[in-house]
Amino acid sequence: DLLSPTKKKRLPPGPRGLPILGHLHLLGKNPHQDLYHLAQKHGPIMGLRFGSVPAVVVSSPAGAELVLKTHDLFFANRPRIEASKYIWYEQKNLVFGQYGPYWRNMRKLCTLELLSTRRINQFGAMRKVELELLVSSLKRAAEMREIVDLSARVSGLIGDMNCLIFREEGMNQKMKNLSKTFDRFLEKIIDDHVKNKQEKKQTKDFVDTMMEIMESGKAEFQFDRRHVKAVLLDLFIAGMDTSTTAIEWALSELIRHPQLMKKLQEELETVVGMDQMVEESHLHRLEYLDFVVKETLRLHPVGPLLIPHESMEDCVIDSYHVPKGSRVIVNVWAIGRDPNVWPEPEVFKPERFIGSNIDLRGHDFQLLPFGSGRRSCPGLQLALTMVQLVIAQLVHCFDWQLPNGMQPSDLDMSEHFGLVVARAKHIVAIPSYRLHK
Ligand code: HEM
Repeated sequence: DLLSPTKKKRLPPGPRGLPILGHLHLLGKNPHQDLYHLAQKHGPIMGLRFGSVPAVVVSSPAGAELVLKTHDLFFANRPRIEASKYIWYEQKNLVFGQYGPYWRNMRKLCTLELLSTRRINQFGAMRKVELELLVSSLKRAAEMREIVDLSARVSGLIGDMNCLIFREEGMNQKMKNLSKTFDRFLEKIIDDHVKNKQEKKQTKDFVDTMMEIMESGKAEFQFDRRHVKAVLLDLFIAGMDTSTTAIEWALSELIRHPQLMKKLQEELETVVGMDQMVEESHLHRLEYLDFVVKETLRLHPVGPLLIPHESMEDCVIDSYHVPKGSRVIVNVWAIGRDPNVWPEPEVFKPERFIGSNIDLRGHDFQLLPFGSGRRSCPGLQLALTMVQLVIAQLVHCFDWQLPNGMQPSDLDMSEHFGLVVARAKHIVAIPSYRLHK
């Protein structure tokens, strides 16, 4: 028994660390890539130290299964984050919430009340209107042969779709930066909802639902404005850059591979036809689109290291001792490139999913863009709906040509590591309209 006090506990292997820094100095601008290279040398379950905090980095499907399924309960905590005390209302939120009854209740509430299929469908009509606006604007650009900043257009679109969910027009990017501004802004949203309560609205938005639960006492746990704000902030931030980034990566891969773009357009021609735009009801019949999204998230997982987990107990994984309070990092970027699971891992090939039942919902540990288990992404369904719909629409309605005689293979695919791993450079391209009307 490796945990018995008589025997020395065997920690996961890793590189030699420095006295105070531990291994922090080994991580540069792209930590997911640095950790991938380190794991190639030290193995798929690797021990590191970030300052004084022990960390374990998992880089194989089998390792991910141990952490996110077999011992899920031990690893379901999040590290305490100093800054979040101020920004995230003392971690009263979901994303960085400490594992326990409060987080469990809040997550259940979000899953059932805010992110359920019924709710997602309720907002279908609003997504449609927003997409129609974008398509008309791109159609005008196409007539003028204008060069379009596709990245900015997609980000604007997802922002607008999210704003509609919160029913707030005045939201802009800058607000994300300042917690004070954000607080005032969230207070204002709540005030507006309280003021407008009398109004009979057709669709209740997220805030209405949260306020209703708050007032009804249905939540069975302490629930006041701070909790409403923490969760709104979460869903807003979690839903914004993630979906935008996934769409951007998919479009870049399609532009870089014109023959795959053509294949997707052919599928859309068959299923949707050239006389109309894509509807959400078409999505389940678009099989190649599904492959394209999976392949995109295999090579470009938006959160390549998931969100850090923390071990709540001493634990043994694969015969290594992982002490309580360790930071646990699952490198899904590395797992998506594991040549033992994915032949020719660097090649973008949606066809690899033909006849395969590998899915991205957290049951198959070789493909984990949304994580798996207790802490996995509760917004998966909403995210996939938006991502599939926007990609399908932009590819169905337009051909995309790179400007200034640039060849598809010249498209820069560098990554920028931040809250999400996005493209370092915006995609700019010239649209031409394809539909018959
Ligand atoms: C393509 C889009 C998206 C991707 C790839 C994505 C991916 C992820 C990942 C990898 C995690 C962390 C899993 C872990 O730590 O084990 C996560 C957590 C989370 N996501 Fe998403 N997400 C996306 C969109 C969304 C959307 C649209 C929402 C909601 C509006 C959302 C809400 C959340 C929340 C609340 C958490 C924290 C869950 C918890 O800690 O219990 N995500 N997501």
